[in-house]
Amino acid sequence: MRVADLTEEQLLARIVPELPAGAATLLGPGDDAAVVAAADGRFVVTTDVLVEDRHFRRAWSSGEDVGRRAAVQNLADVAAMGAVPTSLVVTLVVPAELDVDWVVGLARGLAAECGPLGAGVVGGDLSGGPLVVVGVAAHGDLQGRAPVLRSGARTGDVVAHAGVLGWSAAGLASLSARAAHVPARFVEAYLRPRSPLAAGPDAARAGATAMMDVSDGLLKDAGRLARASGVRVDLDRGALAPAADALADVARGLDADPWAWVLGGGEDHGLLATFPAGTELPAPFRVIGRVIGRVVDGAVGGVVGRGEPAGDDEPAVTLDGEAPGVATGWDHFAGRPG
Ligand SMILES: Nc1ncnc2c1ncn2[C@@H]1O[C@H](COP(=O)(O)OP(=O)(O)O)[C@@H](O)[C@H]1O
Ligand SMILES: Cc1ncc(C[n+]2csc(CCOP(=O)(O)OP(=O)(O)O)c2C)c(N)n1
Ligand SMILES: [Mg+2]
Ligand SMILES: [Mg+2]
Ligand SMILES: [Mg+2]
Repeated sequence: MRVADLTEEQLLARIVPELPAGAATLLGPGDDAAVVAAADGRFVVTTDVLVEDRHFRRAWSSGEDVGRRAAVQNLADVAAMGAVPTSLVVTLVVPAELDVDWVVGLARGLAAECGPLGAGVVGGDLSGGPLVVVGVAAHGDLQGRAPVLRSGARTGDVVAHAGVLGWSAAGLASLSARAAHVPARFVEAYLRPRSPLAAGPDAARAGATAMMDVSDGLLKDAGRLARASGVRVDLDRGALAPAADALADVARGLDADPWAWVLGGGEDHGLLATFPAGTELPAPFRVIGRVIGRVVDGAVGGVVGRGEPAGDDEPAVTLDGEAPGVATGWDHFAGRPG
């Protein structure tokens, strides 16, 4: 069996049982970050990698762009736990012929994102290899709060999102199609995603019950949150329509469906969170749906308490009560050549 025969989740299910738990581990693999005990509290740690031609192309992205992206995708995972980033370490693999200025640009990109937050880039590793690979590990301070896990959503909660949806996918599609006249903000959103990082700790303070960043697509990631919480999520097409409308012109020019970008795009690194109904949401969160209980006789049942998890063949996420049918989101292995 090859990895291409599995989904990311299926591959992880083979890896994770082999790994040691560690005496200080409070939360291991499965969430946006792990939670580790320290003598005077606990911190979060997470890692994400960028691989040339998988996550970026050097023809499109400068070293600074890649540095910013490497920082932001990790900072978003820290924020999604409700934590504040403290330090990052960076593993860099570069081909021997790469311009030194590209590498310096990457360092400047990391600094540009981390510096203003007071997070240090405190070390790393260097190696040569056939492609540029940038691996970052980020640590975050929970400031004495409990981490906001993917698994805390409860029936009756509202589902909210902070950030943009589909912009990165629109930018990537535009670059891929060499489209002319694309609004710069979409291409920039792909090259240098902007995550509403401060909204993570704000959400934690406001009582968010679950949270994650959207890296692989709204439907896929909402499905992960729903399954982790043992509930279903129903998204509101009307609440998402402005996001699709914002992409309509670009989509028309590329003969694409803006809804596929909004629901399946990923890499915008917005924050998806659930809050008890009636919570005053911190900016810039907006309600995009609700957490529902099990489906009873085809109707959506508003069961009080913890909803019943979706079965493997049932949608954990619906759109206006119906199976979305489109936009499966990103998986590095299943259904992807090479
Ligand atoms: N090689 C690995 N070994 C152990 N845990 C892993 C590995 N790859 C991913 N994980 C864990 O699996 C979960 C899902 O990973 P991923 O989809 O990359 O998360 P995210 O989208 O938050 O970056 C995370 O909790 C992550 O820590
Ligand atoms: C050249 C190029 N092709 C395709 C994509 C699209 N893409 C690559 S990875 C990915 C999903 C997010 O990356 P991942 O490594 O899964 O991040 P994580 O979920 O671990 O945070 C997407 C949408 C891209 N960014 N660049
Ligand atoms: Mg990851
Ligand atoms: Mg991530
Ligand atoms: Mg992913």
